[in-house]
Amino acid sequence: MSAQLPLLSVESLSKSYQGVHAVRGVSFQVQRGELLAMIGPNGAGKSSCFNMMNGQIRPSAGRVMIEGVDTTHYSPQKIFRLGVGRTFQIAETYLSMTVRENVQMVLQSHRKGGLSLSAFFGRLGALYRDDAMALLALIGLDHQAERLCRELPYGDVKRLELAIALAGEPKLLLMDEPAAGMAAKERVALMELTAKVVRERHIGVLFTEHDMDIVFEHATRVIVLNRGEIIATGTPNAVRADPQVQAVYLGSGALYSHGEAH
Ligand SMILES: Nc1ncnc2c1ncn2[C@@H]1O[C@H](COP(=O)(O)OP(=O)(O)OP(=O)(O)O)[C@@H](O)[C@H]1O
Repeated sequence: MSAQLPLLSVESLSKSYQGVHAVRGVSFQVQRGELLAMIGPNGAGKSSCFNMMNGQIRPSAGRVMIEGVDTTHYSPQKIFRLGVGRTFQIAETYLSMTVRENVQMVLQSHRKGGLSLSAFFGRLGALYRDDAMALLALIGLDHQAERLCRELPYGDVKRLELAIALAGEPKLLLMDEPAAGMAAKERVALMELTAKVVRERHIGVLFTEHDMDIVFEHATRVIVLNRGEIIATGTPNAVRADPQVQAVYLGSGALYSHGEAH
C-alpha cells in the first residue's frame, strides 16, 4: 500500500510562538532514497519544522503525514514507533557504557517495545550482540565496540550517534547538523556514510546543516527556508544558482566553496 505514498508529506505547516510566525505554510515531501537538506539562515524555522515532524511541538496549522498516516497530533514516542528517528547527542549516563552496549540497548528497547531494567543496568549479555556488531560494522565503528563512549574521539561519537539512531530502524531519519564541530575530513566521511546508509537501507534522511560545502556536495535535493517560508527547492546546483537564495546568503559567501568564490 505504502509503495506509492511519500515517506513524509508536510502540508501547509505553520507554527507561531506568541505572535512570532516561525513557520509559514511549508509544504514538501521526502521519498525513500533521498538525502534531503533543509537550509536557511539563523531563525529561518528549521528546528521548528523538525520539532513538528517528530512530535516535539504541535503545529499551529497544517499536517504531517508519514506514508499516508496523519501524525500531526501524535506523541514523539508514537511517531518514533512509526519509523521516524532523530539523531541526538549521547546522554551523559550512556557515556560510561561501551559503544556496543549503547547500540545493543537501543536495539533491545526498539525490538521489545521498551527498555528493560537489566538492559538499563548494563546486563545485556548476548542479546542482539550480533546485530549491534553488524550495525557498528556498517558505520565503521566495529573496531571501537568495546571502548567506553567517554573515551572516543569526537568524530567517533558523532558516528555512534548515527548508529544509535539507526538501531531504532527508522525509515525516515531527521538529523540536526550531523557534522557540527567535526574536522573537515571527518565531516565528509560522515556524510558519505550517511549517503551509503540511505542507499543500502533505502530510507529517507532529512538534515539541517550550516556548512554549505557539505550540503551542495552530499544532498540529493535541497529545501531553502527563509523567515519561515520555503523560497527554493531543487537539486543542489539549481538551488545554488537561484537568485532569491543568493540574495538571502549574499555577502556571507556561504554558497560557494573556497575554490569557486569570486
Ligand atoms: N519556543 C519559542 N518561543 C518563541 N519563539 C521561538 C521559539 N522557538 C523558536 N522561536 C523563534 O522562531 C523563529 C524560528 O526559529 P527556529 O529555531 O525554528 O529557526 P532555525 O532555522 O532552526 O534557526 P537556527 O539555525 O538558528 O537554529 C525564530 O525567530 C526564533 O526566535
